[in-house]
Amino acid sequence: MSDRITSWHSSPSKPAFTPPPGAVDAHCHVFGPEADFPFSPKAKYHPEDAGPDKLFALRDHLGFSRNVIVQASCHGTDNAATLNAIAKSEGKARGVAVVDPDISDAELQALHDGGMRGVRFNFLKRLVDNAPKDKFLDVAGRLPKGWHVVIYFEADILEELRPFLDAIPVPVVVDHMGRPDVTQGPDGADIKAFRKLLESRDDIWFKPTCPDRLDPSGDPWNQFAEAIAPLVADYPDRCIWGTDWPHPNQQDVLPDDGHLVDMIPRIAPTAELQQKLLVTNPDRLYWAD
Ligand SMILES: O=C(O)/C=C(\CC(=O)C(=O)O)C(=O)O
Repeated sequence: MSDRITSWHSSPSKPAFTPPPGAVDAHCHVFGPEADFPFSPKAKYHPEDAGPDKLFALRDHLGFSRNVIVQASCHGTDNAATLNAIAKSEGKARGVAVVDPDISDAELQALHDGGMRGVRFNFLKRLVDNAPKDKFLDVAGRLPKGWHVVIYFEADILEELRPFLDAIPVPVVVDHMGRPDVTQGPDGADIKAFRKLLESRDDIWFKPTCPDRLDPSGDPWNQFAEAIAPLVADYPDRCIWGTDWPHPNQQDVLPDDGHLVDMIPRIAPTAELQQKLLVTNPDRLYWAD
């Protein structure tokens, strides 16, 4: 029997919400295909193939126009699978890379030419063995023009990360808002701490994403909607949204991507907010050139 895991819904519903023209799914991944793009020997999970064809079919099914493909930890620092998906997208995808901190400037430029516009620093211990802050800062100071840093951490290390975050010399995008405990509500300690971070710099962005990871009450994720809508309302120019497909490590409860899309009008209730979240904001980060 295969030890490979399937973490995505086999037949996601059609969402009731229609994304605006040009909408970007700005947080998704590809896995393999393994035969062409082997997983890292250090990978903490071994997924079934979820390649570009599946991703683009989902994009069309959900009514999106474009993708930002974030290199997943199972591919380590070899970005070939993500670059392959971007190359196959006919200009409809850009990416976020994960790099070895010793990467040369020429290699960074090659990633830029392949459609990457950011680099991801992952601080989740269950996903990566080490996260060397000094080396990350060195890379952050050498990024191609217009790039940003995407950072993934859990709420309990936010305070400890503050000096590091403060020192990043380019815009910062926080994955899944640093995983706050949404059951505490919009004024809970985790969201308050995250707001303090947002107030510290006007170039820190966030993804109001992953109700399936953050709300233990499950679909339709009412606690997530209640806790997160005020954040989008207060920082409408600094958020981008994504499905998180193929939902790495979510194999226990496969989220229905159509239902995830239907979270959008609950956290961004006006057409103006939806346009910013799905089109204007990701355009500024990923399609500025
Ligand atoms: O996909 C996400 O954003 C979240 C992940 C997986 C991940 O980040 C990765 O494998 O790189 C998680 O919490 O397991």
